Amino acid sequence: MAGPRRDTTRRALRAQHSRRRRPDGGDAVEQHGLSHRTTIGGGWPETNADLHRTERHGSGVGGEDFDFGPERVDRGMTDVLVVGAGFSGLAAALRLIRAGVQVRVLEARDRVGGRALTRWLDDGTQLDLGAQWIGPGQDRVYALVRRYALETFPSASVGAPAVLWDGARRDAAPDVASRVVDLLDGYAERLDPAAPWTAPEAARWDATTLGDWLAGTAPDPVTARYLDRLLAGGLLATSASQVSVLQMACYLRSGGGARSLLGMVGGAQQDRIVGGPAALAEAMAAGLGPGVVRLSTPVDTIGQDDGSVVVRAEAERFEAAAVVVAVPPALAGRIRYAPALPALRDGLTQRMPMGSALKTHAIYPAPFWRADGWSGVATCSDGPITETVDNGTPTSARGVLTLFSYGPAANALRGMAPPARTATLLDALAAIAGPAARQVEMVVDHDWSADPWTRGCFGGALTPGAWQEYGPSLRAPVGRIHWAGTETATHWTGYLDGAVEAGERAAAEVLSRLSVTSPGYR
Ligand SMILES: Cc1cc2nc3c(=O)[nH]c(=O)nc-3n(C[C@H](O)[C@H](O)[C@H](O)COP(=O)(O)OP(=O)(O)OC[C@H]3O[C@@H](n4cnc5c(N)ncnc54)[C@H](O)[C@@H]3O)c2cc1C
Repeated sequence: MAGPRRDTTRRALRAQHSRRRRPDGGDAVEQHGLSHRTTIGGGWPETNADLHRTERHGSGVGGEDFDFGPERVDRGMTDVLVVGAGFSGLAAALRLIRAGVQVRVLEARDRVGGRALTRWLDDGTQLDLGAQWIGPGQDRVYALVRRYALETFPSASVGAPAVLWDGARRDAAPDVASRVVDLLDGYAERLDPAAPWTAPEAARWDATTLGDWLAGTAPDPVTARYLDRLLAGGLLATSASQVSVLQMACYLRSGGGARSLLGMVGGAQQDRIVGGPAALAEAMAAGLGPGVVRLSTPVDTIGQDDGSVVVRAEAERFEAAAVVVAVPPALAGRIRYAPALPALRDGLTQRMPMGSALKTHAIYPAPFWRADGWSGVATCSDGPITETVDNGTPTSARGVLTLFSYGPAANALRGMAPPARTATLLDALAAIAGPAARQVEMVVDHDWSADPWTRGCFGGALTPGAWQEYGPSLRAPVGRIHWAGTETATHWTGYLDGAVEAGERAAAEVLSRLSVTSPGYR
């Protein structure tokens, strides 16, 4: 099975890349008026600061006060506005347009895809700087891949994984670590993913940090530290002191349990998309039709009255019957609302910070580690790197090791000048992969925490105690404002699939609203 599948993938990759190539050495996709530069011509930047220069950032929230007066929505114009052209906003818009609704998507960046961002090296090596994997159970994303005739390829997996446990390299973590994780999975199974605060133990679990729970449950400090980094780090990009047991259990529940979430083959890291998730986002945007997505339109104010919503983006003004806000709660809280949001909804946006991860690609002329029988997959109980993966693609001879750093480790790296950061990461990598790890060709990252339209990654997680008090406000519409974004999903929250679920759910809410206010609505 693997051989033919990889051949097909290779052909598809070649086709994609030749379609993208432009005579000026850069590569672009032109679709329905969307022009999104997807490759940097003339060599690669070494630092995220250089990479950032390829993106246009909007000017941030703010703008003049406004009144939205007595106007009513013009039925010949937009019916529904969507804020954000990430997977969630695009999925909402697709669903609404299929139902015959006039939609306009307002996107702050000069590209679609949000936390999905793909770049290519000069030889066509695909680097997914944001989201990259999909896996079994993520049926919505696989369906979109099929719908837009894209293809997937299996994540590189040649050889055996490694664990750096308290400084020593071994084949696997001790069995006891799995038993501790099984306990958490057991908690997760007792939760209703749509209302986790209703579980009998919810108050206790929400009042206990995962860090305290691990300290009292894991048999030794190394196991506690390892699981802190693997679970709070690898899944939520934070540390166990920052999230509750309930938040962790919710996340496990939504992704089908720890094995599903952490696994490669058979798990959430199984497959990648040819062209990256960014190619899928571009296809979805093209599927909306011309003129639907307005790029470089950062929404700063949303007002509503009994008849309509009025959305302002810098000097522009848009009016509709409803708005879907498809941005992470932490960013939704930076938009101004008139009238102001209810206290609990605003409180939620203050209690769902984005995680902090650094995803660094170390590029080599060849995947030297495969000859040693190492798969490139490692997890570490200590140090600046928590996880590594082989991120090579079937069509590229280059070797790519992708390094993940989370929470405090990511923040410490972020505070270093790029050369010191690279040296620190490569020293840590050499402890796993040997001295050849230092012979890197280039290092590429993108600091999502410094990116004004994301402000952290992988996503938002509620602080301890917040599920109990603020959880019910996560999805509840506020008048004509409906909330999407992966953080509001009940399944695969934090993932592309969750983003699609959330967008479709918000669209369904809006359709139900429109059929109530306009009975003859298609
Ligand atoms: C490094 C990294 C690795 C990841 N790995 C994976 C993975 O392997 N698999 C997986 O499934 N998921 C992964 N994720 C998570 C995945 O990317 C997200 O769950 C998903 O992309 C979220 O989609 P969304 O539409 O909800 O939000 P976003 O993608 O954040 O989209 C929100 C959009 O709203 C725009 N916006 C924000 N504020 C405004 C405003 N005021 N006005 C107008 N527009 C605005 C933003 O520019 C953005 O385009 C990863 C994320 C990161 C960052």
